Amino acid sequence: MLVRRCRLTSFLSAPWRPHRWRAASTATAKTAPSPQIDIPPPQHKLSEKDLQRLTYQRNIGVSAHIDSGKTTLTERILFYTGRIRDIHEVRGRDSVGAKMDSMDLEREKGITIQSAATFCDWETTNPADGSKHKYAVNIIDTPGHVDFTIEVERALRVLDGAILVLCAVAGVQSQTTTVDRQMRRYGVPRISFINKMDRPGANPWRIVSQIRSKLRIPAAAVQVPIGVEDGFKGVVDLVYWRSIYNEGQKGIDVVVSDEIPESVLELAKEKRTELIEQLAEVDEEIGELFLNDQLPSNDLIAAAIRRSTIALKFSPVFLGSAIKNTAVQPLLDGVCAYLPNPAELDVVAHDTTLPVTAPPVPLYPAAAAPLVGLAFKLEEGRFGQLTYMRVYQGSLKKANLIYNARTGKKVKVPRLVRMHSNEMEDIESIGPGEICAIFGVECSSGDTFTDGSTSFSMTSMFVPEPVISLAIKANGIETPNFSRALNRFQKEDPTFRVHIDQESKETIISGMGELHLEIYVERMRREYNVDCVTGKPRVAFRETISKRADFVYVHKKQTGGAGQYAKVCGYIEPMEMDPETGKDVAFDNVIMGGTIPSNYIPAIEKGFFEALEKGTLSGNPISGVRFVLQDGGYHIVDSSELAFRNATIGAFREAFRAANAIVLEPIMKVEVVAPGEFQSNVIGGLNTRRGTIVDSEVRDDEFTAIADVALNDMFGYSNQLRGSTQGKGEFSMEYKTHMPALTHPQMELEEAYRRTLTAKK
Ligand SMILES: Nc1nc2c(ncn2[C@@H]2O[C@H](COP(=O)(O)OP(=O)(O)OP(=O)(O)O)[C@@H](O)[C@H]2O)c(=O)[nH]1
Repeated sequence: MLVRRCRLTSFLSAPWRPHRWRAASTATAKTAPSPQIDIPPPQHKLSEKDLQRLTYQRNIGVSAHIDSGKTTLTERILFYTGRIRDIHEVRGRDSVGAKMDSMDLEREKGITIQSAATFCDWETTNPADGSKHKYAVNIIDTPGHVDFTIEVERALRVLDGAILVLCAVAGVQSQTTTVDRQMRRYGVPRISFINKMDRPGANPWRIVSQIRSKLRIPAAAVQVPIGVEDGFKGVVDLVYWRSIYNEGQKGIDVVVSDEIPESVLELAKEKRTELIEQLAEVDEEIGELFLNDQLPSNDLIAAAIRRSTIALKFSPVFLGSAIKNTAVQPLLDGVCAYLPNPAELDVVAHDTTLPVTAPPVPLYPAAAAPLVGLAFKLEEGRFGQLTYMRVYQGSLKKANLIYNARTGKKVKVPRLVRMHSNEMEDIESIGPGEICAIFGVECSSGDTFTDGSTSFSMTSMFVPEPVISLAIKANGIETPNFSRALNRFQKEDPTFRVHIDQESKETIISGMGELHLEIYVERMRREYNVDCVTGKPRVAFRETISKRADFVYVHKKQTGGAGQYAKVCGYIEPMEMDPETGKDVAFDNVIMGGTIPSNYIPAIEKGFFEALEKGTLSGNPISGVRFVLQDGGYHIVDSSELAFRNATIGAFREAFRAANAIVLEPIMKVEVVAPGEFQSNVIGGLNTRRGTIVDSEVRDDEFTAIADVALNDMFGYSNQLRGSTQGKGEFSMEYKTHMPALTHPQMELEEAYRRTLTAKK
């Protein structure tokens, strides 16, 4: 047997090709072609030096359903790339915990709460010619639990590629489809990694077909496992037709052999043919060879995988076991070989000096171009606010002056660092295509920074609405730390909201789930020394309208002194959510001819947004409404901003009733996994909670049921599931949509709201 000991391969070293610009008006800068937009020719060509650097640069995310092994995998990646000296397990016996789970809470609970960024270098050897290349890889490990979905959202917004981790037994799970949707939203090419190949019942072929059928993306394995379950010891590389094993302590030595073990030879041949067939469907070059009955060369196969992965038409599937230190290095080679470098992505910004309808401006990752960077995450650190930034164009240097495109404010960059989980490394400057963090710069998540020579702005990310809320107060006397903590969390996490209920005067926190809020309450105790008492979690109901209603409203008050006069005319109508921004309320002013002086328009807009805060049916916030202001009237003496604001609130409330207002409730996608013998108990339990079963799957001795259930009907479900499955069932749920509440619950809510109003009087 011919054995070479080496670090593995880059199959292709990513040559930069001229762009075929794909324009997008928003955050999905890298997605579908839009032929009608005419993008101006490049103004900043990339220099040889830019190309050289970018070719060997990767920015990737690791995302998956909860507990698939993202953190365990990232720990191996850091170890093999020499970034950390030893491997520590998530909830490991050495009680150190994985590098990327740096918060105490993460280590205790064994879950990732915040995404963590790090970087490493990876040297690959091209199997075609033996040449070696060193790649710089920025990695963001994201949480799997749906309650922390914003962390995934913002990471994917700024990453160029991703590893989608799947469990070799559980396969595509509910959060896998959520992550898949997020990857599509931001046009992120992905390679799939089927982890936990050592588990009993591991079946990669079932998972590959689930990727095709459930995630609806053409996919094929680029490897075949050598040995199964406990005997899993390596993979056959189907592209370069060789076997790859891990040996030595913690799998540090990669052993490559030209010999394919007899036991998997037939399977490997079959799967290589399947890989070529799948590629023929999505890649013209392979398709043509396939039609002519010609076999593509190894290099052609590798090039086709790269092309179609970057074009979002294909996902190559890798196999391995992170915990058993098997086949992680070939995955890293796959990242370098098949995921794009920053120069291969089409990223655009808007020039804010031009009308919104103007075509977007392409950005170039040229070091000499004017700076454009996006602040995608804020964190309060020991040294003040830490802002994570992706530099898309130009360079960012310490002590530089940068401009916030939203506020127009100029700030100096006092300190520039590269993050390695919770540690940081000071740097003097950072080039385009890189991820870094800056200290002491006041901004909000999603702000664009420039060097002041352009007015470019990048669109921000999708922020889902909270589904659950609870009242919170300090246990004992409230110290300033109470609001300090809430302010900080709110600033860092756009899915965490805080408001004061005007009637009860209680502080209400809202978020994506019970765990989400629980973690913040716990962090208040640990990080701010504020012990809190919380009320019962409440579902975040909403109100909306179901038809258009016109309004003509006059607000008139004459009580001695100056009076109040304002007239507003227009209509409100139902509005669908914009899938890119998540916005579903809008204020449109279409007044012609100055029937209302323009200085009163902001007060009208303010009145509309104020009216949205509390619906008249149940006191919940209103969504899904467009307010169109068509006409109105004013009085030279008696009109004021206050009068117009009050007129708008009055007009809106009147129109709201006429527009068939209804209450909406959050519907969750619930996934239950339990041993097969409990199937009928589980289905029965979901039925009693008015759940609609949308999918179910039975495999070996386990089954999965997926159901849509109103969140309001899910309280206490974990106890019920435990009871009905002898503690062997598990469930996860994520927000799916808001739907009109059934008549009975709606009447109950309205009645309860009426009672609170009467009690107040
Ligand atoms: N059998 C087996 N277990 C694994 C493997 N990789 C990870 N695990 C285990 O799976 C559990 C979850 O691993 P994590 O790395 O925390 O998973 P995660 O996806 O980062 O979890 P969240 O961030 O909380 O979603 C841990 O108990 C790991 O030890 C693997 O390859 N095989």
